[in-house]
Parts: sequence; structure tokens; C-alpha cells
Amino acid sequence: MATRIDKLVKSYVLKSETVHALRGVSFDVPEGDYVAIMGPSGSGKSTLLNMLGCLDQPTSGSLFLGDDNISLMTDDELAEIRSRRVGFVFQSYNLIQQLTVVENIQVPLYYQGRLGAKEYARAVALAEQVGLGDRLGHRPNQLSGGQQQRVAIARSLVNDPYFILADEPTGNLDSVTTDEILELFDRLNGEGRTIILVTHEDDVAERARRIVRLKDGSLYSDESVSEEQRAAARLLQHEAAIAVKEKQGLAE
Ligand SMILES: Nc1ncnc2c1ncn2[C@@H]1O[C@H](COP(=O)(O)OP(=O)(O)OP(=O)(O)O)[C@@H](O)[C@H]1O
Repeated sequence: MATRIDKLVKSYVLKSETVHALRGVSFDVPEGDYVAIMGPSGSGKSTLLNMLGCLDQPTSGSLFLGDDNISLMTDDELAEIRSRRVGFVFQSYNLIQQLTVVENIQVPLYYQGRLGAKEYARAVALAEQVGLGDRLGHRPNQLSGGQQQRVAIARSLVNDPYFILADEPTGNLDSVTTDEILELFDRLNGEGRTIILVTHEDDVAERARRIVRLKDGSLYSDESVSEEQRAAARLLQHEAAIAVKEKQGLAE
């Protein structure tokens, strides 16, 4: 299911002025793509992400998630599609501290009243998929930052979303953990998952298949990242992570 962003405009009308956060942005995200959205502060990245995440609607233009035209939906329809078809990953993980790993992964299903044995098994399978099969009963404060982010990634997948929408997912992580999370994204994308992430970091963006840059609310560039570039970025991050591990005496 492709995502189509067509002449998307978002304006905020304030008392004294109108802020044009997005000024007619168009691009498609085919199923299975891995897109990094970049741009200076104030360029419209969060505004675009909010619309992709069905948290807000455009002033004009259209946004299709598969066959669903977000721009024509009521608030209730938007909330419904958000809870069923969007997987969010945030910089600060946004886990519920009182819940275990497997319970956190099930949270989006809870909101839909779906919490049977089948859903539990699915949450366990996802925990295993992100390498946390031996941490099912742990709570967030018993996990490292990288492990918490992996719980958040598993949670984002529990609904079988159109895409994983990640806002600075490695912003809080050191180079070793960043490497691990980006490896996980590579693997999930290799399995066919669509990933859209916002980042300020070039070396994170270069792990994606494509970089979309915004500037002053407009699309500034949209370029694919060559496999050579991706492999080079991967190698650099991997080496940086190994160097840190060696320094800490943690290398395998
Ligand atoms: N709710 C709002 N009301 C008024 N103006 C807003 C609102 N949200 C965003 N803006 C404005 O829209 C523009 C784009 O903001 P946005 O947050 O999308 O940028 P960004 O690229 O995500 O920036 P950053 O990297 O700093 O998070 C900015 O000028 C911002 O001040």
C-alpha cells in the first residue's frame, strides 16, 4: 500500500499572522521504501509527520495511505485509522513504566479492545523479533535505552501498520545502540516494512533508501541513496560502535 502526498499545504492561522508550515509538498512513498526526512529547524518536518501519523489534517492537498484519503476524514475516522494502521516510534520511547515489555507491545491493541491469547502470542513473537524474547516480564526501567527503543519498535508493529513512523528514533542513543537500532530497521525494511523517519543526522539518513529534504515548508530535494553509500554509512557506524565497545572492554 503506497502513501501518496499530493500538493500538501498546512497553514496555521494565528491572531496576527498566518504561518505556512507546508507550502504544497508532493512525493510518494511506495510500499517497502525507507525514507529519511531531513531539513532545518522550522522547515515543516514535524508538521508533515503529524499528518502522516493521522494526528492532524492538511489545509489543502491530499494524503492517501493506501486507499484511505486522510484529508477527507472526520476526526473519529482519523483516530480509528491512527490506532489501527500507524506505528509510531519516538525519540523518548514513550513506554508505560508500570507495564512489562510484552504489555507495552500490546498497548495499541488494548485501545481497540483486542487482548486475547492470539494478541498476547503476537506481542511475544514481536518481542522475539526485536531480540527481547528473554525480557518479556521486564519493566522499562530495567532495560537499557536501546532495549526500550526496541520495545517501542515492536509496539509500532503490533497493528500491522502502513509504515513505521519514527521521529528522531536514535536521538537519545549512543553510537553502539544507534547502530543496533539502525540494523533492526535495515532488517525490518528487508522484510518488507515501510519506514519513514525524521532525523537531523546525515549518517542516520544515509542508512535509508531515500532522503527527502524540506526547506521553508517546500520540498527541497528528493534523492535516492545508492547501495554503495548505504553500505559505507553502515560500515562507518559499525566501526564506530566497535571502537566504543573496545574502549569499554565490551567487544565480543
Ligand atoms: N501549532 C502550530 N501553530 C502555529 N505555528 C506552528 C504550529 N506548529 C508548527 N508551527 C510552525 O510551522 C513551521 C514548521 O514547524 P515544524 O515543527 O513542522 O518544523 P520542524 O522542521 O519539525 O522543526 P524542528 O526540527 O525544530 O522540530 C514553523 O515555523 C513553526 O513555528
